[in-house]
Amino acid sequence: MDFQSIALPSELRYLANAGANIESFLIYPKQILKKINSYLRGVKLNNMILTIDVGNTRIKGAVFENDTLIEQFHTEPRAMQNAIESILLKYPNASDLVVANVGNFDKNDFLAFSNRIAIHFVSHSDTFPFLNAYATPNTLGIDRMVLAAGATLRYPNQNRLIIDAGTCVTYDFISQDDVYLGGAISPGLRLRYQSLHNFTASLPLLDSECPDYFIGNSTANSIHSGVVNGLAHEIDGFIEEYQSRYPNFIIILTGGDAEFLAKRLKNTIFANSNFLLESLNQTFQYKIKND
Ligand SMILES: Nc1ncnc2c1ncn2[C@@H]1O[C@H](COP(=O)(O)OP(=O)(O)O)[C@@H](O)[C@H]1O
Ligand SMILES: CC(C)(COP(=O)(O)O)[C@@H](O)C(=O)NCCC(=O)O
Ligand SMILES: [K+]
Repeated sequence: MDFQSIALPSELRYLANAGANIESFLIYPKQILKKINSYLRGVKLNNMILTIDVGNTRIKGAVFENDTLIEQFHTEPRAMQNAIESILLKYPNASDLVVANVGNFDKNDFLAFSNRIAIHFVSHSDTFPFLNAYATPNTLGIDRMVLAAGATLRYPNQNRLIIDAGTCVTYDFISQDDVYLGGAISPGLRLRYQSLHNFTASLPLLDSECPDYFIGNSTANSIHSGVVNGLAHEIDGFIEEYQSRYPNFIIILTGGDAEFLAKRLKNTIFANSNFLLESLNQTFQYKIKND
């Protein structure tokens, strides 16, 4: 049998063009099977992908049809299984569930769905599109790796800074030659409010509020100014510091507090709260094409 005589998907046609025949199967069986396997997995990707980001505060999820986000949700940890259950009922064709977990979740809570959908936990040993220069790569947060992968794939050939304002604020820098350099971790907005309350005798726990003043003239206003203006100054200062080292880079601002903070920053930065979920989808597609 000759490859020329059967209908080949375009991805495999190069084998036929290269004159591949049954002998090549015998000589290069592993390479060819790997190619077929990756093609079939690529076909499967046309189905729906469910992505889940387990942060330290909230669980966020989204359904993608190829590159298009068609539905998103968030849930408290204790309601997670119900949320997945209803998404699977709504999208029974979803083929893969991709999880990035930096929270306290047990894998078994996801594996309970493994008879309905293929489950993938993003891990340090996955294939990522950047070179990791972090001195402790095995302790680098999976969420930061996924953000870095998404930024590398979406914004090629440029320096990128990702600021994720979640439970913690993380700063991640990937150079234009696709080397992940690291960044910084600081307390997030809510964590700052909570710390002031938890570690003092008399400061109240306040809900976040955007101050239109700098000088706080009451306890509450002093806290709002310290937390919100303080975090905005931190972010502005970090951006300036990166600017003094790298002339050009793009900034991606994401996380639960991204929109709240964007209007307080000196630079005009558009918040994309879905960047981690979008990056999870892209990272998964990248992994299955490159494994
Ligand atoms: N319903 C909510 N519950 C908790 N935090 C919320 C909520 N809505 C917005 N936030 C803000 O989102 C931040 C957490 O962001 P998120 O990206 O979800 O964190 P993580 O990824 O670490 O779980 C908190 O600092 C808080 O100010
Ligand atoms: C820094 C983080 C706690 C941020 O978590 P998040 O705010 O997204 O819930 C997480 O990325 C993490 O656990 N990192 C491990 C340490 C490191 O990245 O070096
Ligand atoms: K974060």
